[in-house]
Parts: sequence; structure tokens; C-alpha cells
Amino acid sequence: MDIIFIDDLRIDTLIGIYPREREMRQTIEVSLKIGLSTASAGASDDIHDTINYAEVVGRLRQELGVRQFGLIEKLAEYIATLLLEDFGAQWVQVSIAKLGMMPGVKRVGVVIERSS
Ligand SMILES: Nc1nc2c(c(=O)[nH]1)N=C([C@H](O)[C@@H](O)CO)CN2
Repeated sequence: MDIIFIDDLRIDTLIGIYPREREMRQTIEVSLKIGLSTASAGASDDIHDTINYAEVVGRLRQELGVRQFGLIEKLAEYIATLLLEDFGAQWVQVSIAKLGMMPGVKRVGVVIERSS
């Protein structure tokens, strides 16, 4: 299995379990490991033979711009499903981090792994 990765993608979205979090967007960091075979793209040099990471970033910005989530677990699951079903990934690791949520804590988050 090969991996395409995206590290610390910053996105503004509505996320959280408290009413104040439903009113104001906050910045989260999304890191992805996308498992697939890159052998055909490595041979053909054709973007259509792989997962275009620019398309992934664009799609996530678009989706998270119009959606709202309570838990980061729910958001992570949503992104994992999107990568598996819409982008044809074989395996994904999705990390979501919230920044500066609590005094003395830099980041909190979740990491999930899913496969098709
Ligand atoms: N396991 C989780 N714990 C908490 C979450 C979450 O999404 N998953 N969210 C919150 C609040 O929204 C928090 O970010 C605000 O302080 C608390 N715990």
C-alpha cells in the first residue's frame, strides 16, 4: 500500500457540542493519510491514475464550509467515508485537531483509520 498525505490542513468550520460553538466558525487542523496504489500513476505520469490531493483539499473546504458537526469523531467519520467512497481510497487515516480549546492544552483531537 502506498500513501498520499496531507498534513495540517487548516479549515474554518462549525463544530462543537456547545451552543457558542454553533454560532462561530473555528479553525481545525485536518491531517490525512490516503492509502492506495500509486504504481500506475508512477508509470503513466497521469494525474487521472491517482487521487489528486488538490481535489481532496478543495472538496473538504467546500463540504466543511456548508456543514455542521457536533463531535470531532463525527467529522472524522464523514471525511473517511468521503475519501473511501468518492475518491476510491483503499485505506485512510484521518486526524482532526482543535486548537487552544483549553488552558494549558495546545491541541486536542482524534485519529481514526478506516478501509474499504
Ligand atoms: N471526545 C470528544 N470530546 C469532546 C468533544 C469532541 O468532539 N469529542 N468536543 C467538545 C467540545 O466541543 C469542546 O471542543 C469545547 O470545549 C468537548 N469534548
